[in-house]
Amino acid sequence: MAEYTRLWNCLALIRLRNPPVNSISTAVLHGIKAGLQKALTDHTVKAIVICGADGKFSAGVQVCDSSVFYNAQCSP
Ligand SMILES: CCCCCCC/C=C/C(=O)SCCNC(=O)CCNC(=O)[C@H](O)C(C)(C)COP(=O)(O)OP(=O)(O)OC[C@H]1O[C@@H](n2cnc3c(N)ncnc32)[C@H](O)[C@@H]1OP(=O)(O)O
Repeated sequence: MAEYTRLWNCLALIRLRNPPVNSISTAVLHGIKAGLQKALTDHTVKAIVICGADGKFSAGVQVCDSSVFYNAQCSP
């Protein structure tokens, strides 16, 4: 999952949440894409911050989820 929040001062936040290490699964990838689309359609947003939940950024791609590679390559 990735949660979108509109912050103050023209900032948008996308927080990766996939315990225990916020790895990037297909669902997280879709959440990032949805968050980016929201931010890009809000013309008051000037910067996008991407962080991880619970004090961790991300362990990178989720091992054993090979569909992440397919989705990353095939999604416009
Ligand atoms: C966005 C488009 C993507 C396109 C692909 C682009 C190419 C991308 C490549 C990459 O992302 S390469 C990087 C892949 N990631 C890694 O190699 C990280 C491997 N993990 C670690 O080095 C360590 O686990 C850690 C993140 C430094 C954390 O270490 P720590 O000692 O704190 O905890 P651990 O006991 O090692 O792990 C806890 C728990 O988390 C699971 N886990 C760790 N990494 C992943 C992961 N990448 N995917 C899924 N799960 C992961 C680990 O198995 C442990 O689980 P349990 O054993 O507790 O069930």
